[in-house]
Amino acid sequence: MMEMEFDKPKKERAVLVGLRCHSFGMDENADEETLAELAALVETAGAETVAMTLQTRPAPDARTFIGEGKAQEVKELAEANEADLIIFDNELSPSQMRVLEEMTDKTVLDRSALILDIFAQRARTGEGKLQVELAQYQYILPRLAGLGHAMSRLGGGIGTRGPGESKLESDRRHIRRRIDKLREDLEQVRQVRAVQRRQRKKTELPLVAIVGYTNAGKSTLLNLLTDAGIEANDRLFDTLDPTTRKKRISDTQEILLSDTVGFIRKLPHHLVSAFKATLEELAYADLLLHVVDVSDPNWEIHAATVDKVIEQLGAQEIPRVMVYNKADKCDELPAARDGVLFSAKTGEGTEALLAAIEKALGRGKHEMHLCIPYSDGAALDVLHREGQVKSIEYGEAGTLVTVIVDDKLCGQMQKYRVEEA
Ligand SMILES: Nc1nc2c(ncn2[C@@H]2O[C@H](COP(=O)(O)OP(=O)(O)OP(=O)(O)O)[C@@H](O)[C@H]2O)c(=O)[nH]1
Ligand SMILES: [Mg+2]
Repeated sequence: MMEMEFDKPKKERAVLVGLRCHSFGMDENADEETLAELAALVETAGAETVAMTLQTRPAPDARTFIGEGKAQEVKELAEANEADLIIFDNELSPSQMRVLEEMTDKTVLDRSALILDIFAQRARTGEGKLQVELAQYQYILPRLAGLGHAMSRLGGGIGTRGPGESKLESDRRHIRRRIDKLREDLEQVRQVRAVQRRQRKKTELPLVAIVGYTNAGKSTLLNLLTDAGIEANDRLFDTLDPTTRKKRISDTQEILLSDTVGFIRKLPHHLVSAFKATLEELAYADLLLHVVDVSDPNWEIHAATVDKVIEQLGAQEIPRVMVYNKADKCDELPAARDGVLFSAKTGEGTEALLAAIEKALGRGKHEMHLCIPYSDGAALDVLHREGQVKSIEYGEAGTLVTVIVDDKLCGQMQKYRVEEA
């Protein structure tokens, strides 16, 4: 750590700007809370927030987004705070971004660009890197096109239009080719996953996917249950590369438990599509554990965001267990709801969680004592095949078996049930 201090680059300083409009939908609007979340993203990206400002307008200004006067104010705010960056909580059009850069003489980013940057820093595996690169190009491409329009509107002044245009054209062609290649590579990744899924089906271990808003405690939960040794940090989007571990949840049931990338409000849609191969896993899960951080005052909004992404991924039919995490941090717990109160930090609620998983998987196991008449040898075969025979004795009336069975077999064997010897 010590030698690192040496050439540690100075933290970039950012001014955050949000626009609140009545005409905006929930995913477009900015308010104090989304700005606070943006500040957390800035910190995650390794920069520092030095000032924030929220503008309210009936509608965004087409040219400057926040209005000429406000843009001037932001410029002064950035100068007074020696900021390097101005980051908007809302998505800007390519031309607005350019106008604002010219007016303020600072680098202007929007939330999507910031999230992409964080993903780029975090991606570890080859696949994660491919996904991020694809998302970045998809973000850049329309912005290049915007620039192209602006240039062609210059009216073909000598030295501006010709070379500029052809340079842009070749950039664009280059990017399109790269996008195609990345898509192809990711398609291969998807196919490998499909094979893995089929193999998993053969082993018949149910797949339980942990989903939730970023920083909800998903990785901590997986670590607690499986000693997976995944880094859990108080940073947003800490996990980009999902980890899957085997876990025994009862005497007779094992599951595969999988961590996933966290969700966030206003997740750039390029990211959702680029991370499809990863997120797709959700759609094949047998059960979703939806982890929420109940100590966060906005947890209900966050949970709704997660529900929406689950729907986008076509996973809404999959059974879900709600895990109300960080219960240790709350003085007041949410009113009784369907789900498990939990703390991945203290382990409180673990037993209830495992029981809830087992129940939701609908593969509840039962220990039964049976007396199988010698005339029904077939029943004994079924028990050996589908149940877990613990002990066997040959009695007068038939074979005495102690066996662990699932719901279905339990129903079938009721007629042979006896009291424990
Ligand atoms: N007090 C308390 N802190 C918790 C609990 N669970 C997780 N945390 C903390 O919350 C922070 C985020 O936890 P993670 O497990 O990294 O969250 P995550 O959902 O995996 O986050 P991303 O991977 O970034 O989406 C860490 O600092 C954890 O130590 C809990 O039950 N109680
Ligand atoms: Mg994580």
